[in-house]
Amino acid sequence: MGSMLDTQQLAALLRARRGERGLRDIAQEIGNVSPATLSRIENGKMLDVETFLRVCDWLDANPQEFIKESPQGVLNSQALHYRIEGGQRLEGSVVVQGAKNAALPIIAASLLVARGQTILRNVPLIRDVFAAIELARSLGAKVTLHEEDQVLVIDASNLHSSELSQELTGQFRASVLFLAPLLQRMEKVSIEAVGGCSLGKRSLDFHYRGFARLGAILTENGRHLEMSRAGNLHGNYLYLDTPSHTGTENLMVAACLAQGTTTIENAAQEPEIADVANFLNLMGARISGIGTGVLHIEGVSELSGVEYTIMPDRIDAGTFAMLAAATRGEISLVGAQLHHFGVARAKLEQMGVEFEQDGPVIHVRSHETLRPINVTTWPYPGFATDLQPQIMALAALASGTSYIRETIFDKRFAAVPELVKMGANITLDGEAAVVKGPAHITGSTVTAHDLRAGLALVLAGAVAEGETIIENASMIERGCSAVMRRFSQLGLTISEERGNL
Ligand SMILES: CC(=O)N[C@H]1[C@@H](OP(=O)(O)OP(=O)(O)OC[C@H]2O[C@@H](n3ccc(=O)[nH]c3=O)[C@H](O)[C@@H]2O)O[C@H](CO)[C@@H](O)[C@@H]1O
Ligand SMILES: C=C(OP(=O)(O)O)C(=O)O
Repeated sequence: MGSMLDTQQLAALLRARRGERGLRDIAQEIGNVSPATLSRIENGKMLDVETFLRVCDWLDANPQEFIKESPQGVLNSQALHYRIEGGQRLEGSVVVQGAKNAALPIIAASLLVARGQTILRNVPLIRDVFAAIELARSLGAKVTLHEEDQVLVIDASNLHSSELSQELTGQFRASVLFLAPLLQRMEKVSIEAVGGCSLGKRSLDFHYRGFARLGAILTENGRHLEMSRAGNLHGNYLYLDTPSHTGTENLMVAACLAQGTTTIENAAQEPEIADVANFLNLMGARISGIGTGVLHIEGVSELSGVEYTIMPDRIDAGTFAMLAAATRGEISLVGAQLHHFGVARAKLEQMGVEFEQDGPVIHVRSHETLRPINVTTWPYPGFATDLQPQIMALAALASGTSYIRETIFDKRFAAVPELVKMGANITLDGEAAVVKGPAHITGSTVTAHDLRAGLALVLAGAVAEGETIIENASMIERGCSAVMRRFSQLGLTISEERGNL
């Protein structure tokens, strides 16, 4: 991609903006990028798309500014946009997809199996899963995706590489979850930067500190990190300063084949972590305390291949529930689990949204005027940060002032300027957004800066007067499957286009 970008202009802007500050400080500020990568960019070399977009974001620059030739196809992931004609009441039923944040760790953990195959059902067809499949294949696993059946078959008997390709890890956050299985299977693993949504600082220190306490040897060489083990890993007491989602998963997976018992204190309690733990136990692991903040893992010597169905995606379900509320519609969520909603259900009910459980189907409707809301994102069972941009779009339609505080990520308000462009009245005050409604939302051309911000724009587009164009829509497809089919079957007029507008 480097040759099609004006890398000199990008390098100059980066140099000017950092002034006298060291690359290490700038890398910290940007997050998910190493000082060595920044040095390469400053020398006119370009890297993966995610890093490029992250640096542009930090520079407050539009990525299109750096494109020398026709942008068509240059930033493959940028060239997709959605067109939405707003104003319809959405109704009907939608099948909730398999959970992104359970599928990805489970795909990674399947590489622990040295003999036999793993069959995964209800695998969401999203870009992050496709990247995970490519990453597993690049390491030697045989992976077959039966798309129509949403079934993945993984045979990891013959892994041949312990190097995680930067090109692939740069595409998704959950690539970091390949560290634990590779360390166990190959005795060493190396990684550079990991990708994922750009939400501010996304540290990995709990992961690495935990691996070291299990006996891993870590060597850092610029942007390149290598972990190895001499003999078995050993169980230990691990404490997470804050309940990191992937941090808990990585250490839990590593501990399954360690010698002795590991305790993870202040473990994350998201339902996806329980899903991963149940998968591991089915393979022969011994994990207890599942669903609580203290996990005990008794190491075993081998795990075997199993067949497993990925849990439904509570963020997907929550987003469709909010879509019903926004359009005063009625949507049946097929396969959703109400107890996974956590505080999100209570908050939506406060706004005037009704839920009715009918076995494994949840009916969501809203007839009344929406009431304003106070939301603070918090680790599970608190309000999920991955639903924050969507509820902000909904709050813009409520009658009164809502307060939305983001406490998990330091930069997760990328939806705000885009929603404001569409007529929402939102002001930022530190880590809180003050949303005054009801706003008259009008169609506009907006950008999906990250996955959930993109979904908030779909929601706003559905109620907007006129046409909304969402650029950079492939961000949405990182985590949301069958967008065209699932939204249009509810009555939303939505289409996708690739290439220049
Ligand atoms: C693939 C996946 O499952 N992604 C989810 C996961 O991301 P992810 O696992 O990256 O999120 P974490 O829970 O680890 O991060 C939450 C916060 O903890 C901080 N932190 C984390 C690890 C660490 O070693 N040190 C540290 O300081 C981060 O900078 C961040 O501010 O949980 C997030 C919070 O629920 C969700 O938004 C993401 O959808
Ligand atoms: C932040 C998210 O994903 P990731 O951690 O994969 O970037 C998300 O799913 O909203």
